[in-house]
Amino acid sequence: MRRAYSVETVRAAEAALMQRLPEGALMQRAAAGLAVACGDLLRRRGRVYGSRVLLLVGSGDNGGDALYAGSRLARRGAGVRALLLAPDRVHEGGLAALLAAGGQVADGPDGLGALDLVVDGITGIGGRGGLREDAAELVRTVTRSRAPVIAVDLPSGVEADTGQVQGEAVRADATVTFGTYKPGLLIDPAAEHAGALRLVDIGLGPELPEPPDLEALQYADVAALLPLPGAESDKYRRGVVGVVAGSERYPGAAVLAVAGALRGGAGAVRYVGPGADAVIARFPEALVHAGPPSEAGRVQAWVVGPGLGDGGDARSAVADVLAADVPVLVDADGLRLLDAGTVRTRTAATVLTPHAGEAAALLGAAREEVEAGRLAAVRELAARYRATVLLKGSTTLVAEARDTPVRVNPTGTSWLATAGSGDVLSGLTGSLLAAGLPPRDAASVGAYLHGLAARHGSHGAPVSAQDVADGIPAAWRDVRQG
Ligand SMILES: NC(=O)C1=CN([C@@H]2O[C@H](COP(=O)(O)OP(=O)(O)OC[C@H]3O[C@@H](n4cnc5c(N)ncnc54)[C@H](O)[C@@H]3O)[C@@H](O)[C@H]2O)[C@@H](O)CC1
Ligand SMILES: [K+]
Repeated sequence: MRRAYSVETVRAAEAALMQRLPEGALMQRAAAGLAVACGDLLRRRGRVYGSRVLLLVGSGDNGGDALYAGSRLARRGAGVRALLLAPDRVHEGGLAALLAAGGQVADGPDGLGALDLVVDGITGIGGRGGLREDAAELVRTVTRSRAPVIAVDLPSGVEADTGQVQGEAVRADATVTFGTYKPGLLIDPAAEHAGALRLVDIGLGPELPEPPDLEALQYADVAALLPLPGAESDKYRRGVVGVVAGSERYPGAAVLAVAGALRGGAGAVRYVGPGADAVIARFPEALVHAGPPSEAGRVQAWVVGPGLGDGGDARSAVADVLAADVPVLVDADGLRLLDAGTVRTRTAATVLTPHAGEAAALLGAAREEVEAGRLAAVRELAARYRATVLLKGSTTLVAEARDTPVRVNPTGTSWLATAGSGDVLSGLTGSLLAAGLPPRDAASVGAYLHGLAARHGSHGAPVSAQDVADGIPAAWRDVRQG
């Protein structure tokens, strides 16, 4: 599990740790880890000795880290120059160490094309708002040069706590972060700027509280959560997932939601709605029912909403399903038809799976507002609806009404932004609910497998929603084999 903490918590933990250490010790630990990462990158491109390194040095401790790491590289024979954004407010100890090791102060960002490495030490967790113009201009120049970049702690210009990016921000090949991940390293658009992540242990662990603010599942976490059938399992014990989806206007949604549900680990899929013929034609193993959901027979979790339209039948189907005392996942059209009061007072779990536009409608906010603050939006939705909320996006977020860590999905790919892919995710996640996973686990494992499945179906090319559904078994195998 990758665990992330807000800046406030990181600062408090650092302060507690620093009290027990000699002055400057933490920065030395950080710089040592950073220098190792820089050395690794330089060796992959050639060697450290004789390499050309430019440090971008801001006026805070992030710049200090860069300077001390630069001094270590200079002692190994690298040609290290430091570009000081505010020469009168530079970390003095760091600069002295660099100069003593043979490093130099650079006059400007010239010769960028010939560099082996740029170390971004402009701002770290102390960065506020969009980068100032001088820093932004420098970042634009560096980005244009295509020189390899390692960001110190965070790519400068991204917001550590939210993952937002206002204006210009460093695009790093790798980010070396200290003590713990920060939310912005895991949430897009900032995460996209961070490149490969490397966590340097500076001894902060024991000072960090439980639980973290944010967490990202990794292979092993997902493997441990997958519902696997035991010897005594039968289809009912493995769970029956009911799918209420599709309409005359959108018949395909029924097929895609069922396709996802069949691969999610439930023992059986029961389809309810007007698309039964199309479902059976494609999936003879599905059970179908024509009447209202409440009369469909045994179901351990419901999925309602994909392609449902907004007719009277759709509205009553949503109400019918929400009245059942089993977990319910509501997606797409279902989100427009649900009664908020009913959702809030349910005792069984409710999972809502909006994209940004649907989330905005549920919150009565503008779509841009949700997009500009995805973490806040998903938390607010979960609290308001007393539900588990999965907010779709390139880094999908899952929040609960209880104050548990928000989960961020690391497997997403832009190819998933394709018609019908959400229907597959709904079916898959509903199936995991029926198989007995708690709602937060079902939603985050569903998103994880869905992202991996898209990669399997895609191999770098565009995917259709059907390809995603067909890629789910390979995603399971991947996870189980580590
Ligand atoms: N606190 C600690 O115990 C440790 C901190 N470390 C490093 O220290 C960093 C935090 O240091 P600081 O608190 O000094 O803060 P930073 O160095 O991250 O940034 C603050 C500096 O950046 C400037 N700045 C702020 N916003 C800006 C903007 N929008 N555009 C341009 N410049 C801006 C400010 O004038 C300030 O001087 C961490 O990210 C990490 O790299 C590490 O050395 C490990 C130990
Ligand atoms: K930085």
